[in-house]
Amino acid sequence: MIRFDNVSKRYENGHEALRQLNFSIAPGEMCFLTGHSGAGKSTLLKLIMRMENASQGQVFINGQNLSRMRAGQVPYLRRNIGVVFQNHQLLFDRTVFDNVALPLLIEGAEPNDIARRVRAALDKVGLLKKEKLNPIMLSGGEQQRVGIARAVVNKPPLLLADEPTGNLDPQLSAEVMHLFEQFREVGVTVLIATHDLGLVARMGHRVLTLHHGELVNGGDV
Ligand SMILES: Nc1ncnc2c1ncn2[C@@H]1O[C@H](COP(=O)(O)OP(=O)(O)OP(=O)(O)O)[C@@H](O)[C@H]1O
Repeated sequence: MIRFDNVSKRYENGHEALRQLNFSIAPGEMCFLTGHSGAGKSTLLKLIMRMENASQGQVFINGQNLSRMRAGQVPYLRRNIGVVFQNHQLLFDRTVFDNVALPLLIEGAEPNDIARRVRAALDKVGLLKKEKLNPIMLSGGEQQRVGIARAVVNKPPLLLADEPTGNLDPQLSAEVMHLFEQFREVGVTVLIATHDLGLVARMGHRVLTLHHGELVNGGDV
């Protein structure tokens, strides 16, 4: 599903954020991405979404070489990738339902289809009864679950998360991780960037570790 072939990323200011990464993540695999602050985790996720381009090497997503992808194809790539952020980036002037519906509206889905799929996603994260509320009325853990429902509402085969449990207490973090596990069980590929090494150790999945832009664990040997 994801393959990095000798990928380096140098930003315009000359900073080399990633150095010669080689790894692959199989379809349906769940992996963690760890490393100190500034190690390059967010940069790696940005390359997968083609928010940044590799300076060297090739990134393949679902067999597609991102460096050969035309700009017009990028929105189609992103439809296949659900993204969960630490600060969940919800819109506080809309209901929970409308927040989750957003990717489907952008896709131009039919209203009946939207209602059905939004409710299915909210059901999965246990928030069906809160669809009419404004997210500001929800707890931090519930807001994060709304963010997850929005990320999976169009059933992307790939789910990326950047510090999804950063603001949550250990119990809520475990619940959020359990949700990711459930997506993996139905075949979704999941890559989670996190500082929470305790949580990572408990989950028992493969861990990719970055250190100053180099992959020091979990990559190809
Ligand atoms: N647009 C940019 N231009 C120049 N340098 C950048 C840019 N974005 C990130 N960097 C630098 O690249 C390095 C890696 O940053 P990145 O955000 O990928 O790290 P991270 O592991 O996600 O860190 P954190 O855990 O703190 O979010 C850092 O030194 C950062 O300052």
